[in-house]
Amino acid sequence: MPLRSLAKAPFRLSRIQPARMMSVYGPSESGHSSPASPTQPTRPRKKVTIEALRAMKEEKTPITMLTAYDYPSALACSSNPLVDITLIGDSLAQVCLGYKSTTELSLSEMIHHTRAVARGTTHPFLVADMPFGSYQISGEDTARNAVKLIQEGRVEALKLEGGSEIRDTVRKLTGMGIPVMAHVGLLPQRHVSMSGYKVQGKDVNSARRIISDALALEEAGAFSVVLEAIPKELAAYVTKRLQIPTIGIGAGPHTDGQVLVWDDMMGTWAGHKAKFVRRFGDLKAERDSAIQKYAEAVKLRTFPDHSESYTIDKMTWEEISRTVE
Ligand SMILES: Nc1nc(=O)c2c([nH]1)NC[C@@H]1CN(c3ccc(C(=O)N[C@@H](CCC(=O)O)C(=O)O)cc3)CN21
Ligand SMILES: CC(C)C(=O)C(=O)O
Ligand SMILES: [Mg+2]
Repeated sequence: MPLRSLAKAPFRLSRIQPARMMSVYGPSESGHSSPASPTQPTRPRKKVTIEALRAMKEEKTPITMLTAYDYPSALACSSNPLVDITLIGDSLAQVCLGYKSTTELSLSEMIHHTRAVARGTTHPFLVADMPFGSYQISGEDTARNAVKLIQEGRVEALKLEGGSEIRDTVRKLTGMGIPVMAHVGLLPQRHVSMSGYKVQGKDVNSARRIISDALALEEAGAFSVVLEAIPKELAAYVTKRLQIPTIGIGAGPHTDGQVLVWDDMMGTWAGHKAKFVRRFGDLKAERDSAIQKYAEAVKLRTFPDHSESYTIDKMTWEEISRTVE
């Protein structure tokens, strides 16, 4: 499809950002198909690759990343061609498993969930967090755990929290052919040593540290970097300095992409709502009202009704009743 006719197509999104959205559906590296409408895909999208993500940065097409923790949420991410990356975040610990911190999540728990997400994933690039403790002990242990996540967990890439202190770890994994997504700024796995979940990079030293960390991780071979909870000016600068795509969460609008936690985005998470969270849905209200209606219907015996029940013909039932008497 020539670009000119795409420009004329009545895309709703194209009115918001013509130059950017046009390239999304163009015959580009990013591999998007050409649906009749961005919200009503007609063709499944091509598998997203690292090369496609790099091209999206180049073309200034925002990268959409969303977390998933199980088969249905993975299917939902995959059913939308505008979702580029599915992340099995270790936020799994809090939003799915009820732990207080991501540090409580084990590697085997993570693998149990990544397998389910992998079964539901089609076009999105599939990334998993390496759980706390699975990449700190030694190079050998890290390599073994990484291979396990790839082979058993069936993910394509791994995300690791940390700055230049983990550059050798990142180099080791990328040297093995395992793609690594870095994660700098607020590091939830270190919330205790950082005295809480606090915005990072607000003073000169902290901002400089984040810039040098991001550069070191790019140098070590990371294919992308998550910037969490940092001032938007700093995120814009890091995005400009790096050749690899930046994905922001609480890092303002100038990163190459955005990520949110599934439950925060859906409005199902009743816990703390960080400043950077936008609830795009109110599924908690919807879900709670469905539970209320179901429970009421059971108590009032209005559920199940005739159409929801199985019947047997009268003659047969009389015969059965006679034989059991
Ligand atoms: N539901 C959920 N959403 C997340 O984004 C998320 C998780 N869970 N669990 C793992 C980590 C933890 N994260 C968090 C948790 C809390 C804040 C938070 O309370 N931030 C404060 C900033 C306070 C300040 O420094 O001024 C905020 O109010 O935004 C941020 C990120 C991000 N990840
Ligand atoms: C919020 C994203 C970046 C994450 O690391 C997670 O969900 O665990
Ligand atoms: Mg995480």
